[in-house]
This record gives sequence, structure tokens and C-alpha cells, in this order.
Amino acid sequence: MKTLDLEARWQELADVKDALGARYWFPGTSGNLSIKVSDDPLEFLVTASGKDKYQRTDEDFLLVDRNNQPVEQTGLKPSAETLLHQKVYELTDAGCSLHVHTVSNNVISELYAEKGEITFHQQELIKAFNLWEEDAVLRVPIIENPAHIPDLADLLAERIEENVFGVLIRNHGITVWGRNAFEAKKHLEAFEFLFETHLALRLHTQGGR
Ligand SMILES: CSCCC(=O)C(=O)COP(=O)(O)O
Ligand SMILES: [Zn+2]
Repeated sequence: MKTLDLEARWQELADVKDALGARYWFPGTSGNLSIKVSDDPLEFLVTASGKDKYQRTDEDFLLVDRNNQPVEQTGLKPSAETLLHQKVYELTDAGCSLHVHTVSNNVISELYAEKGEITFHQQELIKAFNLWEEDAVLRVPIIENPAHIPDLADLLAERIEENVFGVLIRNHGITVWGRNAFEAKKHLEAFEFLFETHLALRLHTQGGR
């Protein structure tokens, strides 16, 4: 892995972090982000655990390997949810994975938890997921939120399949991915737009029920 690649990926992820931070999508130090630096062996930059993600510092990210262990000696701790990012890289062609907690994704995750998914169709913004046909459907699986992270990561892995670009975690947040940082951010913005629109529409047409 070249130092130049690492530096470029670091800046890319830091810029995404700033953009999501500007939307206040990291309440209470929640959220974690990662970007792939090397495929073989798998190495990715991931946010350090428990940090104020609205700040931009030289200690925001650390490089971890396929076992979620820091590649170099560091006092930083990888995100508690690093294993979820590793599963995404293992099971998809993703180059970047983003996890945020928002009010909208939490409310949707609870409202549709029993169904195990929420679907969107006839919504212009599903084109952000490269779904262009008039009858195309975007499916967002919803999983439970066990405290034991390996169990959570297994639930996530079970729901990853073709044309799934993100998974909601009940009363927790969403994990989203894309082939690169641009696409992952695009997907996350589109999901949040769809969730907010859906909730607003429910409020107006069904009084929130
Ligand atoms: C205070 S948020 C609880 C942990 C969490 O869900 C999260 O997204 C942040 O954890 P991290 O270890 O990545 O800071
Ligand atoms: Zn989280």
C-alpha cells in the first residue's frame, strides 16, 4: 500500500465526514465511517471510537486489517462497529462504508421492524441507486440490534445481497455502502431523503399512523 494512496483516501473520508457533520448526522459521538485502502490484503481506514465526529483532527482515522486490528502501533481504538465495515468489504464491491444515526432512520427502523424491510418505488430518487425502470423497487432490510457486535455483524451479513445498498439497524441507525466515497455518500443522502419524505407523507396522509 502506497503512502500517497493512504493520504488520498484519508482526505476523501475526512471530506465526507465534514459533509455529513454539516448535516448533524453524528449526534452524541455516534456514527462511524470507513474507506478501503487495499483489497489484497484487505486494509481500510476507519474512524477512531468514541470521538466527536464533528471535529476534524489528525487522529480521526486509523488503518485496520481484515481482522479489524490496527496495522500500526497506535493509542487509537477502532470503531466498536468496525466488524460491520469489514463484512461490507468482504461481501460487496464497496470501497466506502458509512454508518449514521438519524431521527428519520431510527423512526423508520422501528415502524417497519416487524416487516423486516421497507421498500420504495415510484420515487425519483431511487435512481440514485441506479434503479431506472418505472417498476423498479428499492429494498432496505431492517435487522435487530443485538449488543454483541459479532451477532449484529452476522445479521447484517445475512441481509447483504444484490441491489441492497444499505441495511437499517432497529432503533440504532443505518449502514450504507458504495463503490467509492462519492457513491456511498450519494446512497446515504438518498436513503435519508426517502425516509424523511416517507415520514412526512405518513404524517400528512395517515396522521402519523
Ligand atoms: C454513542 S453511540 C453508540 C455506539 C455507536 O452506535 C456508534 O455508532 C459509534 O461507535 P464508535 O465506536 O464508532 O464511536
Ligand atoms: Zn452506531
